[in-house]
Amino acid sequence: MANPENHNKEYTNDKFQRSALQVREAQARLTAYAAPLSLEEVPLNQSYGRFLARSVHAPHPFPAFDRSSMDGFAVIAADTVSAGDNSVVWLKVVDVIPCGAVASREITTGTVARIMTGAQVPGGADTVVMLEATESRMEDGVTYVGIRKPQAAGLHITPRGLELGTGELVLPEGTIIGAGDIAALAALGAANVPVRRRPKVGIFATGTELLEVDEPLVPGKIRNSNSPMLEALVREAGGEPIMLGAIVDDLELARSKVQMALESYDLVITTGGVSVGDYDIMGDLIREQSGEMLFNKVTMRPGSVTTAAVRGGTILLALSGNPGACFVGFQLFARPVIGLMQGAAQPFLPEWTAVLGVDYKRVNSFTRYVRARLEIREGVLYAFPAAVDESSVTVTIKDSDCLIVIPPDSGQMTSGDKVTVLKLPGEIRG
Ligand SMILES: Nc1nc2c(c(=O)[nH]1)N[C@H]1C(S)=C(S)[C@@H](COP(=O)(O)OP(=O)(O)OC[C@H]3O[C@@H](n4cnc5c(N)ncnc54)[C@H](O)[C@@H]3O)O[C@H]1N2
Ligand code: MOO
Ligand SMILES: [Mg+2]
Repeated sequence: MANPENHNKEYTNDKFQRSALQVREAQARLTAYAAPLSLEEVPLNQSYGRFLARSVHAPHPFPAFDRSSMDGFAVIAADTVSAGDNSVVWLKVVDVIPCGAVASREITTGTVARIMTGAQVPGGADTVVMLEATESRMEDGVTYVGIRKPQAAGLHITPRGLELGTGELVLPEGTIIGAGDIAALAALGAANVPVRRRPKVGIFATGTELLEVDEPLVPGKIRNSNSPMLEALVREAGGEPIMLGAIVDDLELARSKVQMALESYDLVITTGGVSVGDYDIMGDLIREQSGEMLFNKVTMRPGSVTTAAVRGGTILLALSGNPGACFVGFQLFARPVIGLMQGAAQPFLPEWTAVLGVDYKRVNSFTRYVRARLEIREGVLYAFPAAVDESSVTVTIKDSDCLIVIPPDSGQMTSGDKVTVLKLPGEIRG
């Protein structure tokens, strides 16, 4: 309910005095407090999406043995030199080597072994002839294989160590583990994988206007969409979100909630109440806090009011309530912190160069991070800004796969201009 007593009060200017930091400087202030968390081992099948805490080197050559890449016969190449259409070379089959077995004997001149794809090539043989390039006959219970062409040495054999030699670097520390990494780790016997603990991230929203997602709309109120968005973003960044709900704009309440959260979690993210409104309690709270204020204004749009403080070594990141600013603030500030806590080698969003797909008229004295959609046309990467990208707009966040970086005072940008884009996680939508 609106409070009529608030109509009569004097407005002071002190809470407007904020000195704005460049994005990189603000990031640097935050990342100084984002030390990697403790190391833990997880079973390989739970390592997807985690960050490798130690570099992995091959403990043995891979493949570990000379391997046949075809079903056929392991042969001594020199035995086939006289082969031709009219002079079939007949060689005696003395062994059969299925996958997973090893030869029972050496191959000597005049003999061959039947061998399957993936089996270890027997000693003595130096080439594999495909089954289709051979013929066979039986004589006195013995199989002979006929070859009509001379064979070069080394055919259809994948040599030991082709992919990796012993001690070779396979995955550097800080790699985010994907499916291909899991295949390599499995092949090398890494049943358990050293990773950094996932940061526990306490999230709460402030705003007397906020309803739960399942509540019906009532006049003047809105559903809290930032909290579920932040929950998903934290998860996407590899953190463990702890949802602390939404509180009304009450300084006391916010103070105790912040204190509890800072004592319990590795990082605390709030949304709302960081501007200069009468009920912007997070801004007030951080100003009065005993901890160190890292910044409370950044030369960016949206998200200029993004605020951060640190207390007892724990970061409190107070994001704007405006959904677009909350999203961008997370991507630029929370994401790298969550990444660094997990030891990520590349905690920042990747920077790509794209071609602006349409004119962009909005000029600003701050760097603008415009939500946009990427599209590849005839091998060229284009970025199309969302039609509506105001900080207060929610629904076009879903249509973006990058943020176009519009430098301050860059003037009007025209279609065809080269722009830097920050690639958001996930697929390109265009
Ligand atoms: N006099 C000034 N007014 C404003 C300034 C300024 O410099 N001077 N800055 C504007 C800018 S820029 C931004 S961004 C916003 C920042 O607002 P707050 O961070 O204080 O956020 P709120 O006031 O709490 O809410 C803003 C807006 O967002 C909606 N909201 C809040 N929480 C949620 C949520 N969890 N889910 C969905 N939507 C949410 C809220 O209802 C408001 O509409 O201030 C400008 N004003
Ligand atoms: O600083 Mo606000 O986030 O531009 O809309
Ligand atoms: Mg406000």
